[in-house]
Amino acid sequence: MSQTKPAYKRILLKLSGEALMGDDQFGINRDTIVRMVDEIAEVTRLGVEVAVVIGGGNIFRGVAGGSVGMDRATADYMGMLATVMNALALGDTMNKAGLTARVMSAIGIEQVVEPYVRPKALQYLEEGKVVIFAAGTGNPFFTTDTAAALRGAEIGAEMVLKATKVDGVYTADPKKDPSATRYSKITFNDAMTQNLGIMDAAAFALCRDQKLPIKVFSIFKHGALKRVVMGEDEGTLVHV
Ligand SMILES: Nc1ncnc2c1ncn2[C@@H]1O[C@H](COP(=O)(O)OP(=O)(O)O)[C@@H](O)[C@H]1O
Ligand SMILES: O=c1ccn([C@@H]2O[C@H](COP(=O)(O)OP(=O)(O)O)[C@@H](O)[C@H]2O)c(=O)[nH]1
Repeated sequence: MSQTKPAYKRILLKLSGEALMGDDQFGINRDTIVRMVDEIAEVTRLGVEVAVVIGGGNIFRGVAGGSVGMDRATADYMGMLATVMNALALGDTMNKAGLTARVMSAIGIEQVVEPYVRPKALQYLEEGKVVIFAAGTGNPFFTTDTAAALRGAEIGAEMVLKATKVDGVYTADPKKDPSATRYSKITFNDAMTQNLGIMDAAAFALCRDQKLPIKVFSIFKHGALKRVVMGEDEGTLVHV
């Protein structure tokens, strides 16, 4: 019998930037963002405190800029600014859907969004507001997955939920190897030694050291977020 109470009090949800594109080639697909917000609203109604780290790959990816000759750190700052745009769009959609969202940025951009201040973020969460962390870690050469691990640890989240384009961690990249099979759970050390490309090593290492489990699941599967929050069998658990 499935339980009726959520399994977690506070979660850190990492939303892929690329998934915001929906079926479009780039940018933010309206129906996709509205649907994601509906699913987040559903779990907040269960009393779960939700913090979000949003990616930026739908708008800009630092490695892409770097690969065409742009200075990598400059390209990464552009990537961080892309996450700010996504965070503003997500926050606006949440506010229109009746949630109260607060966007906090890791890089100073005060006229646009408030800066990340940890005690303030904790206060918002306790008040039932959804906090959206923008600009990743604020540092080049990192990813928003690492930002999710970092903020998740900082706010005392019980789990990092990585909502992405695939429905879990596979033995190999399922987009390249159709014979790859999905793990229902895997340890951090196994994921790292097998170089599974679903998340970068910095994010895995931080979560491992902080004993912060990660759930990888599909952003496209309706109801998957709620199922994860309810502790049901969904996606892949990465654990110590
Ligand atoms: N072992 C693996 N299991 C699952 N996905 C993998 C694996 N290796 C690579 N991937 C790829 O990782 C992608 C998700 O990671 P990433 O591009 O960082 O997503 P996001 O846009 O959510 O940050 C998937 O689309 C998948 O193709
Ligand atoms: O702490 C961070 C987070 C992000 N980025 C840059 O922002 C881009 C977008 O983030 P990411 O690729 O993680 O987004 P997603 O894969 O979720 O769309 C990255 O490629 C980096 O260039 C960065 O430099 N530092």
